[in-house]
Amino acid sequence: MNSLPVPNEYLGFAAAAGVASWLYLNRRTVRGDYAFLFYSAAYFALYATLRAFPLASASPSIAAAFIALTYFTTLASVTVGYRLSPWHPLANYPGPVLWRISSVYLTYISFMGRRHLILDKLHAKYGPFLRIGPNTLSLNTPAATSVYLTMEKSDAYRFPAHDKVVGIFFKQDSKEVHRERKKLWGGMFTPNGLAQLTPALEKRTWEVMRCIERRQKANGGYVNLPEAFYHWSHDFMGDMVFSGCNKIELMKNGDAKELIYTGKLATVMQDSLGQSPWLMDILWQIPATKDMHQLVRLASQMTRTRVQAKELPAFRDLISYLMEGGVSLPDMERDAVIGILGGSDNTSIAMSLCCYFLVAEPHYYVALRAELDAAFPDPLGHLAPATLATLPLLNGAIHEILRLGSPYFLPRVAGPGGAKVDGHYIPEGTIVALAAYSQQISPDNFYPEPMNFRPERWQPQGLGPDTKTNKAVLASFSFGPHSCIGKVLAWQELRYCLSRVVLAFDMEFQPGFDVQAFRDGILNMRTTLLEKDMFMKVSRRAGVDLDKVFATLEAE
Ligand code: HEM
Repeated sequence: MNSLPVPNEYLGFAAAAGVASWLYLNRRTVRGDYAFLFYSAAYFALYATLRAFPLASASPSIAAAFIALTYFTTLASVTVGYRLSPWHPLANYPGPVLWRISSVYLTYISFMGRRHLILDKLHAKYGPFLRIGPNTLSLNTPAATSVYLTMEKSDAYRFPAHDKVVGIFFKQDSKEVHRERKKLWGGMFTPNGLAQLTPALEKRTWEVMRCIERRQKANGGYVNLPEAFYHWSHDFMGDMVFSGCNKIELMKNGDAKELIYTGKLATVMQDSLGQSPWLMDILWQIPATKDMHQLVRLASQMTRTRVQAKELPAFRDLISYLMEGGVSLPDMERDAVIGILGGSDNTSIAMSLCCYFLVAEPHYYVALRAELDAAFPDPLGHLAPATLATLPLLNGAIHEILRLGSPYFLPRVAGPGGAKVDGHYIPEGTIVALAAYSQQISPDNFYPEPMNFRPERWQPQGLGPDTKTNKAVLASFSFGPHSCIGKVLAWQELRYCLSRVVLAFDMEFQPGFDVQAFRDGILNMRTTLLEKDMFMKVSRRAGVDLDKVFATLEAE
């Protein structure tokens, strides 16, 4: 006798449909928003049918709920069973059970900002090849850097609108499209292109020094340094993209439109929900996430103004390279967002972390200033990029910041025929990522004191005879066809800005600043989020007359 409110044959049919759906969906990519609409429509159709042809044993709503529950329970059970079964292609790779069942767990961990620390612990427990999703591996071995040379980006990089607009950073349907776009961007990073950007970088750097002093004065003697550097890098990237049409003036006007927040939010969403792209598809449609579009709207406006401008730009900006390449307006708008966001976030955080580590271990600050003084006797004089590039402590400090401050998780997908890493077969369609943080703090690669800021390790004599500095695993700018195109500019910005600041200012933390708590509060979701502020007191170094420089700026 059936004690359920719905006849067995209905439930049997629902269970069979669940199994059939699994057969169809397994290893297929479906758009989450479409699936959501499909299932909603199917549910209402079922309900309507049950209203038209009611069952004697249950109301239409109870019967529809039972049938849907049976369908979804079957689909979920078969999916979980398969993912944990020895027949799954990744069955031989170890990893915690929850992570293997659903990508939602990795999404959740990513969203919490300490994914790199958690993965590091899991690698210590399970070994270098770790299954962290139904179809995802984290690889903690130097050989895994090779996946970036051969594999394409995973679906985590699809722009959630699923439109035909091409943006350099996002996953494209063809490699050719990406290559062409990158070639256009490349013009900006040739020696001539970079030389054209240098005056704007220098101007923005003087401005950030003035901004730091002003904000400090207005704020009772202390300034939140990371905020000033966020504003510096956004203003400069606005120049780089739009030249004279740039309206981003965060150092001057503050950030009332919350460009930093919304830009970071968009990156966090992409980094965490990207691990479950179907979920991203659904959430992208929810009005609450429209906050993330703030920067997109502003960049679109400025792109249009810039494209329509009658006068030639003061220097060759990104839009001029894209216009010359015949790029469409929607594509330019998307690239503009990538330029501002991609070019400002990492650079500004690297600047903040440079100051943090140098002030936390002030003997490095003193040594760096001595190195700079020897190279540039006038602390306010011209800083030749070629000379900056040769200074060992300056470059060692930046290398250390990149090593300790870029724990990125950059997923790629194994192409046809799969791949081999360290003799391990990675089946086609598997998502893989280098455990960049683990590699960058591993004593096998960086020794001694791998967790500490030690710029000397990048110099030829290192930290003594046992020094290990495995430069090949530093993944801060990634590798291969999708590696950072702005690497040379980023280095130039960091060398220049750090040198200016150290040559002109003495710095100290606000009393009570907890050095360790600040470090413990550094989160990463591709963008870095700081749980704690970093208020500093900045004083002009004796004999440094910045007023003259600032007066010139004012006059311009
Ligand atoms: C310290 C500073 C920087 C760091 C650590 C950094 C890091 C990275 C990384 C890791 C990637 C690869 C992302 C991935 O595969 O998911 C990337 C891509 C990219 N970066 Fe940077 N970046 C920095 C500065 C810049 C600057 C100044 C620009 C200037 C415009 C820039 C523009 C880009 C672009 C356009 C891409 C996409 C390249 C492509 O898809 O082929 N980055 N960056």
